[in-house]
Amino acid sequence: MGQQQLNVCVVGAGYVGLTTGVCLAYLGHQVTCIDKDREKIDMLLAGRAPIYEPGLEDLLRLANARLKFTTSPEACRHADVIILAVGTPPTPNGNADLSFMEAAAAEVAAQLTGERFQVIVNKSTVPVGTAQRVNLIITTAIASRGGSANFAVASNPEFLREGVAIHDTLYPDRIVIGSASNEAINMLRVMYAPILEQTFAAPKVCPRPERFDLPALVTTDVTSAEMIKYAANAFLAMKISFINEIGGLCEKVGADVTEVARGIGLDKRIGPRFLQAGLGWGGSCFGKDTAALIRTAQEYGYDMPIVSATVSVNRRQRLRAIDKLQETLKVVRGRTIGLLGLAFKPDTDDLRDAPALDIIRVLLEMGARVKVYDPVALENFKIQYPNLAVEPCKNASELSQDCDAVIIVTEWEEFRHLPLAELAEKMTGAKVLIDGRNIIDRQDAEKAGLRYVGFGR
Ligand SMILES: NC(=O)c1ccc[n+]([C@@H]2O[C@H](COP(=O)([O-])OP(=O)(O)OC[C@H]3O[C@@H](n4cnc5c(N)ncnc54)[C@H](O)[C@@H]3O)[C@@H](O)[C@H]2O)c1
Ligand SMILES: O=c1ccn([C@@H]2O[C@H](COP(=O)(O)OP(=O)(O)O[C@H]3O[C@H](CO)[C@@H](O)[C@H](O)[C@H]3O)[C@@H](O)[C@H]2O)c(=O)[nH]1
Repeated sequence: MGQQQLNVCVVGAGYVGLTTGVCLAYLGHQVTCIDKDREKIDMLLAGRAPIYEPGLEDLLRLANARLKFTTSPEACRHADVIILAVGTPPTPNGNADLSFMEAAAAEVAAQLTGERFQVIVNKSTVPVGTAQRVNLIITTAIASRGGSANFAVASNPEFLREGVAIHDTLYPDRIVIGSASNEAINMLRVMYAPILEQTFAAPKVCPRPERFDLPALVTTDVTSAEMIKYAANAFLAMKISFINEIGGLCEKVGADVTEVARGIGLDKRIGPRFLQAGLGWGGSCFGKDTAALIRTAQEYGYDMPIVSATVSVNRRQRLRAIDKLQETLKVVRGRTIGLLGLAFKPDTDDLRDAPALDIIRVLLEMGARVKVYDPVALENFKIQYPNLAVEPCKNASELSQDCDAVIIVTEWEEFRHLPLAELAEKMTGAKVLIDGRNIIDRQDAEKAGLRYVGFGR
C-alpha cells in the first residue's frame, strides 16, 4: 500500500474501538485490540464480532493477518499509537463517568518505557480537560516509578454512526486531531494517511461513495477538539428536535412535516440530513453527550437553553406515541399494543437509551399488553431487560396478531415493506398503525384497512 505502517493499540474493543482497530488493520497498520472483557476477546479470536455492525465480520477476516486481540495491556509497550476507546457512560447527574478512561490510562502508563515516542489518543467522548487529566495520570505514574516520559496525549474524537460505522470510518467528512505536540499530530497524520488521501482499495463490503471529497484534517488544540465532539452531537440532536417541534405544529395546522423538511433541506445552509421527524433520537451518544455538555456549562455557571430544550423536546417526542394511542384508542388499559423495533436505530443491536424502552415502560404502567419484535436486537433485549413483561415475537406478522395498535419504533428496512393487508387482517379493534418513523405511505396503509397515524403529518 506504500504507506508507513504503524504499530497501533486500541484499548476498548466496543462499537468505536473495534471498528477503528479493524479499519486501521485493513488500511495496513499492525493493530492490537485490547479489552478487559474476556468473552469479547474470545469471540474475536474465533473470528466473530461481539456486536452487530454490518460488514464488520467481513473486514475482520480481510484484516486478520494484521490484527491481534488480547485482554492484556502489555502490547502497549511497543505501540507507536495507543487509542483509548473505552466507554464514558453517564453518571446519574449527567456527568460523563471517566472511571474507565482513568483506569485505562493507568494501565497504559504501566507499560510505557520511554524508549520510543508514543502517542496516547483519547478517542472516547470526554469532557474538556480529560486530555490534561490523562496526561497527568500517565506522567505521575511514570514519575512514581522513576521512569522517563516520552509521550504526548492527543484528542481525536470519533464521529461514526452505529450501523454505518465502517463507512463513516473509511469515508469520514473530517478527522479532528487536537494536541499541543506537533510530533503527535504528525504521527496521527501518518496513521490516517490512507483515509485522508483515500489510497486504499475500497473493500467490497463498503465501497467508496461515488462522489467523495477527500476528508478534511482539522488540527487544533485539545480543548477545542474535545468541544468539537460535544458541539457536533448537540447540533445534530438539536436539528432532530427542531424538526420534531415543527412537526408538532404541522399536525395542528394540517401541514406535512416531510414536505416541510424537504422544502427547508434544499437550502444548502440547512441541508437535508437529520431532518427525519418521528419518535426522536436515542442511542448511546446524543442523550449522554447533551447531558454532559449541560453539566460542563453548569460547572461554569453558564446556561445552555438551546441544548436543554433539545433534550426536553426529545423527551416529549417519545411520549407522543402514547398520546396518539390515547387519541385513537381512547382507552389504553387492557389493549394489546405491538412494537416494531427495539434498537435505537436500524442496523444495530444497541439498545442504549432506545425510545422503545420508554414506550414499553409507560405502556406496561398503563396496563396494556405489549408485544415486541426486532430483527436483530431481540436477543440483547431479552438478556438486558428480563424484567420487562413483554411478549417477544418472531416477525411482524406474529406480532400483529390481536393487536389494537402497532407502533413502528425503529426504521428497519424490512418495516418499509410490511405486509400491510396481512397485518390488518390479524389485528383487532381500531387497527391503528402508528408510524413513529414516517416510513409508510398513508394511502397504502388505509387501503389495507389500517388506521394510519404518522408524526407531524
Ligand atoms: N457508539 C458510538 O456510536 C460512538 C460514536 C462516537 C463516539 N463514541 C464514544 O466512544 C466511546 C466508546 O463507546 P462505545 O460505544 O464503543 O462503547 P462500548 O461500551 O461498546 O465499548 C467500550 C469497551 O471498552 C472496554 N473497556 C473498558 N475499560 C477497559 C479497560 N480498562 N481496558 C480495556 N478495555 C476496557 C469495555 O469492556 C468495552 O468493550 C464512548 O466515549 C462513546 O461516547 C461512541
Ligand atoms: O433525521 C433523523 C436522524 C436520526 N434520528 C434518530 O437519531 C438517533 C441517532 O442516530 P444516528 O446519529 O444516526 O446514530 P448514532 O450512532 O447515535 O450516531 C450519533 O452519535 C455518535 C456517537 O457520538 C456520533 O459519532 C455520530 O456522529 C452521531 O450521528 C437514532 O435514534 C435515530 O433514529 C432521527 O430521529 N431523525
